Amino acid sequence: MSGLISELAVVPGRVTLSSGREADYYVDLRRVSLHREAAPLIGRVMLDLVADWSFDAVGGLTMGADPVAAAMLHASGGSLDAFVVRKQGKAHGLQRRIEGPDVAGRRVLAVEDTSTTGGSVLTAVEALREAGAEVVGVAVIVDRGTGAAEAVEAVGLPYRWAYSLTDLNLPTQF
Ligand SMILES: O=P(O)(O)OC[C@H]1O[C@H](OP(=O)(O)OP(=O)(O)O)[C@H](O)[C@@H]1O
Ligand SMILES: O=C(O)c1cc(=O)[nH]c(=O)[nH]1
Repeated sequence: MSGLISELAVVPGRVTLSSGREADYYVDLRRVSLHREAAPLIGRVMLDLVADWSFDAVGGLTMGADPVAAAMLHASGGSLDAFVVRKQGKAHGLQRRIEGPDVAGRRVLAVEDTSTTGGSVLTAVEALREAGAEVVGVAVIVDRGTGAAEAVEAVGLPYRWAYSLTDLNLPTQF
């Protein structure tokens, strides 16, 4: 799996990140999470990562989290639902911020493809809590080691990642 991430997702070059920070490379995990061979592996790796946590639905802030959640749903053999947290609520239709089976009163896992500051996944956590879900923790495929762990732990949640930058032989930054 780490080989596939290095091969498919690491894009060298100066880039502005979601938080406005700058970095010398991007880890475009959508190229992995939407890949025919890699996506099923992601489902299994992420389920293994949180095998000791109890939850029955998984998802996060659209769109990086969406294929991760779908991969886990498919790998779970029928034990997990998935959901999508919109970046903004929708003004028409049913006006739902969180799409999918209702999460109110359920134990849920918040996921992300890559975390830098943790801001995106924490937006999802906040929306989930507002919707009445109990978030049991946060899990990401790649953690950039730049504050997400501390930010997630500061809201009282455990945080796990499948791969660090060191696991991918990438230089750590800022
Ligand atoms: O930890 P953070 O500082 O929040 O950064 C990580 C976020 O940035 C990327 O998404 P992006 O904001 O580019 O949006 P997208 O998922 O809609 O492509 C990535 O998929 C994470 O969601
Ligand atoms: O912080 C980000 O925006 C970010 C970093 C990264 O390596 N990959 C990604 O998809 N987003």
